[in-house]
Amino acid sequence: MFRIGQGFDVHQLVEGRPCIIGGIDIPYEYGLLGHSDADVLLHTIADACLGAIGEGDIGKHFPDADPAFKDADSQKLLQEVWSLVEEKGYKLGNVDCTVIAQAPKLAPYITSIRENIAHLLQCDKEQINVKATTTEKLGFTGRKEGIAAQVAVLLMKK
Ligand SMILES: Nc1ccn([C@@H]2O[C@H](COP(=O)(O)O)[C@@H](O)[C@H]2O)c(=O)n1
Ligand SMILES: C[C@@]1(CO)OP(=O)(O)OP(=O)(O)OC[C@H]1O
Repeated sequence: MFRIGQGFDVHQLVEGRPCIIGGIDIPYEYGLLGHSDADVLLHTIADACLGAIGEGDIGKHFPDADPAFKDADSQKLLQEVWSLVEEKGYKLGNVDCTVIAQAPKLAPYITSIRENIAHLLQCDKEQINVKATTTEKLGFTGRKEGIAAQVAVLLMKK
């Protein structure tokens, strides 16, 4: 049996925060704001996985009012979500990600991000695809006020 999931998340860009995307600390003058480390891409992958197994969303599992998740490493959160997927008897088909950012330029980091996601989901990197796009300077992403991500995931019964 196949299960499909999709995710969408946004985090604001501010001064004085790291810009962590897909678990990789990207050099940039602004960083992502959140209760956790605000890794917009890993949050979106987690949401897509939770959607695929009918387990709600990341906020249900890791509430943003819980001090336990202050500055949390989203890599650990995604690994917990992935354990839940496996406990429910599913394995990964593929994950397709789009990061929507006017800046920073992500192309130099895409391979590292892809490999890191494959490590976190314990799969081959061929099962992971990561894309980046600007919005041609339009909207909040185009004004560099924030970064968004969209993810689709396909799971299969083991
Ligand atoms: N933050 C970004 C955004 C885009 N890229 C790369 O540039 C290509 C062209 O982007 P457009 O928005 O003009 O279509 C895109 O396909 C990515 O390869 C990037 O590296 N980082
Ligand atoms: C993982 C959490 C934990 O606070 O991270 P946040 O940085 O608050 O990010 P958001 O994507 O707004 O919601 C998910 C939260 O559950």
